[in-house]
Amino acid sequence: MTRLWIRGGRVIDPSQGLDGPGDVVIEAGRIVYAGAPLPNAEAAARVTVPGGSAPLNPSDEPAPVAPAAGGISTRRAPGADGDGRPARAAALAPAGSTGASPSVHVLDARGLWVVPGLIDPHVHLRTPGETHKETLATGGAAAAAGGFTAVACMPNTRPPLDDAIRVEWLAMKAAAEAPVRVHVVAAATRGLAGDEPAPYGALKAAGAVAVTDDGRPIARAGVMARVLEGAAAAGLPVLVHAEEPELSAGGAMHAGAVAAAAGMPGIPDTAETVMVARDLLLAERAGARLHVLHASAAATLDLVRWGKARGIPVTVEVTPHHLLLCDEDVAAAGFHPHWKMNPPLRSRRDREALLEAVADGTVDAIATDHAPHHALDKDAPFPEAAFGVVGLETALGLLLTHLVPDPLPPARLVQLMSTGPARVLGVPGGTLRPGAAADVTLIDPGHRWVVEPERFASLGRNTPFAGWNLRGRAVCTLVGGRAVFRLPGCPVPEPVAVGLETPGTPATPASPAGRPAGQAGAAGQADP
Ligand SMILES: NC(=O)N[C@@H](CC(=O)O)C(=O)O
Ligand SMILES: [Zn+2]
Repeated sequence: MTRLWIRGGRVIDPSQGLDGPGDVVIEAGRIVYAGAPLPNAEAAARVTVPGGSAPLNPSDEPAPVAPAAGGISTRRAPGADGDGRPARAAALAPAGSTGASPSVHVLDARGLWVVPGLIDPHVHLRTPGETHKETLATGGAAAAAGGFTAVACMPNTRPPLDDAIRVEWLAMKAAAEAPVRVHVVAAATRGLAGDEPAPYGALKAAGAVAVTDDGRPIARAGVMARVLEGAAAAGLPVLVHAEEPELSAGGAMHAGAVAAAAGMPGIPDTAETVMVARDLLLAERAGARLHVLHASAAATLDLVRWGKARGIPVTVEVTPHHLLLCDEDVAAAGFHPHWKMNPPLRSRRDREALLEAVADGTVDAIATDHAPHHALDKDAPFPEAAFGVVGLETALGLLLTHLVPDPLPPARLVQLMSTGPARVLGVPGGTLRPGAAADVTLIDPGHRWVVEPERFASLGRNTPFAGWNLRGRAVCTLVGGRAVFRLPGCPVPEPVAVGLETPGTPATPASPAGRPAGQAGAAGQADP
């Protein structure tokens, strides 16, 4: 039995109201302890899960890890690769020692935040059908590098994920190829055509966690009513891409003063808000769980507030780009297609309203809407270029730099990027509670770096944030206790085995500089 003792960090877990100096202990892929600092290795070895350790649920087992890419540190425990099977990332705490006496490996987290793994409820992994834009391995690696331990992927693939076989296939393929957990969101209507509800019972049985036609609106109210009723009966949330297609037709950016001055075709905020109003009322009648994707307009947040006050089970997400940019930035960038996405960057006033809603608790989750495109799809005049920007590798750094601590205290950010998304999707995670899978992100809030798209793990380079100077970044991402990302050159030390001392004697923690040479290989060699 080997335990990993993450020692001396700032433990922030909104699910338990934790925020302060503390330690986290992991064993066999699960959290054993998260709380006040432990005095020594003996304590870390002995601390137990209240009520006994829950048996490991196979569905909670970490996905196998793809080969190292773009700085992902893929490691093997000593002896773990002796059987000739393909390499998997070994647990940070090597599984080698199987003897009865416990061993404790220490990871020095001084100066770092230790938080439940980040969860992105809205990404496009382009699989199947557009793997020149992203694959499960590259999108998963981008997620891990951004501090995400789980993502929810959208069904606007080719073909779309509108039947059980495709959902099951993608879930299995993602478990084999992506280094993070991938929750599959299925289509709300057959072929994403907006006419015929998809078979929700079968989709849920195949593993879908929600349904959506994201990328396209469900234009007809009668169809939307049936979608909400069917999804409610199956116990699946409906994620809505709110866009009234006649109002948005032909538009390329927010219909406001900037678009008018430039002669750009506009997408009015009402294209979003009238559909949010419609869907709130339809969801109330159907008793369905409604989640509003990528909210961009001020009135959308007012409508969601109204819905929540009325008791409608509605949640809402916003993206980092809508929080940090507005239509004036599109003009300042010379109408570069990297500033084009759907819904569009709206007015300064809308942006301020989103920030207010994030700070006051109206917003439930932050989602990147990671939408990778090939350069060719963006290599066009603004009105013709594809909609979408990537976000997995920049979200955390952007928000830490620009929104923390004001208006977002660190715990609120973690709530919005981890605990909140888990609740929105109804999936495990977002917590460091003992017994939960050990999905943990270590964040260096002071790490300074520059956004360099050419170094992304994602195949997508379409970001408006290239060249931005940021402060704060994920330095290590653990999925089920296994390191799936470690920032190259970051000061997170290798976990080091410490001897268990006699009670009362302080154990010697690992330190970046003072790691005993003989234990440098404790976590195995990096894969070639
Ligand atoms: N957001 C976008 O601009 N594009 C998304 C679709 C979507 O999320 O609506 C895409 O799939 O490219
Ligand atoms: Zn969308």
